[in-house]
Amino acid sequence: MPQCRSWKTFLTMMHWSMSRQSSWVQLAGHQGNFQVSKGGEVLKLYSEVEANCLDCLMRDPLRPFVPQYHGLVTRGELCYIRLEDLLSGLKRPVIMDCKMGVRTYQEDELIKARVKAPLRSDMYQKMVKMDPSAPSAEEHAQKGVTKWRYLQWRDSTSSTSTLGFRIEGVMMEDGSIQRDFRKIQTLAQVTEALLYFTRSQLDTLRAYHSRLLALSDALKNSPFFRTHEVIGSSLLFVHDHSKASVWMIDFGKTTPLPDSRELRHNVPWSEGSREDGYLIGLSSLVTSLAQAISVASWQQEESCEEEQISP
Ligand SMILES: O=P(O)(O)O[C@H]1[C@H](O)[C@@H](OP(=O)(O)O)[C@H](OP(=O)(O)O)[C@@H](OP(=O)(O)O)[C@H]1O
Ligand SMILES: Nc1ncnc2c1ncn2[C@@H]1O[C@H](COP(=O)(O)OP(=O)(O)O)[C@@H](O)[C@H]1O
Repeated sequence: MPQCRSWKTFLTMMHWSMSRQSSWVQLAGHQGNFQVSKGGEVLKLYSEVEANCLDCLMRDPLRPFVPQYHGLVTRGELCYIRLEDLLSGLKRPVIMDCKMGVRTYQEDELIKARVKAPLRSDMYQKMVKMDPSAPSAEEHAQKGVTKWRYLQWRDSTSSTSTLGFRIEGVMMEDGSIQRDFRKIQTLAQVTEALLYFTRSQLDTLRAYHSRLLALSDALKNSPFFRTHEVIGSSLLFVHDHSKASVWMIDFGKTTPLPDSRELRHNVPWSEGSREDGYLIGLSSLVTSLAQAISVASWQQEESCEEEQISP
């Protein structure tokens, strides 16, 4: 194993593509330094947790839903995970990152917060920027919050706690990136966002819907899914004018359960249960896509009728 530095500190993705000479697009996660080169792959800074997951996933029924994993590579002093570039070959791709699950913090984070977690001034600042009234008087005085407090607050002010997922960001075909979906809380708002993201194109909405149903079947048959707590992982929605697909990405906080324990993934979390609510999020997304399909069909019929009426 090549020597690797901490992925949390240096998370970096280097991206290169022969077909697209565009710059790297990273919708969510840790911003780092990127490098464009040849190959049609994404290099993500090594994490042992993530590499172990990808290793298992390449031998699991979930393999068709995960970017192909090509092992490790060293660049200078750093070690990287080699992943299939999910945007390769797409023309003016449209992308959406949905972070899955009813919580985005690991149980350890809560335990640390109770004992003596360091106060994070950066997280306090992010909190104040989004809502100056969110920190308590004590948090304002110390100008810091624990990581658990921040993550839990983000979960409760977005659709994570209630719908089991949240939209982290969207990139449209003109390359514009929007991250203002983070405060969305209701299914109706998600449906509206899906219609915007797909420009109400029925083919795209239907392709996403059937891909998610196929994913749901694969998850039922997946030994990996049964035996892992999936935290902070995303579904990456990607489409262009001709195709649409959804992929599972980011396994940096996905951990195996001890002692042959298994999770249900479709029940609310209680402390110690390690349940992640991944399937609650998937089911919300499927419902919302079905609603978006109904609205888009109705919109299409309306515009046909208008065309017939107008002289
Ligand atoms: O998205 P915002 O609100 O900016 O908050 C981020 C995300 O929750 C990151 O999770 P993810 O990697 O799942 O996107 C998390 O990284 P971790 O993976 O380290 O928990 C960051 O923690 P820090 O890296 O400690 O800042 C936290 O600051
Ligand atoms: N295999 C991939 N192909 C194309 N884009 C990717 C791929 N993996 C990640 N990305 C992009 O990078 C972003 C962050 O990825 P992620 O793995 O969640 O990073 P982090 O661990 O920092 O949260 C995603 O939202 C997506 O835009």
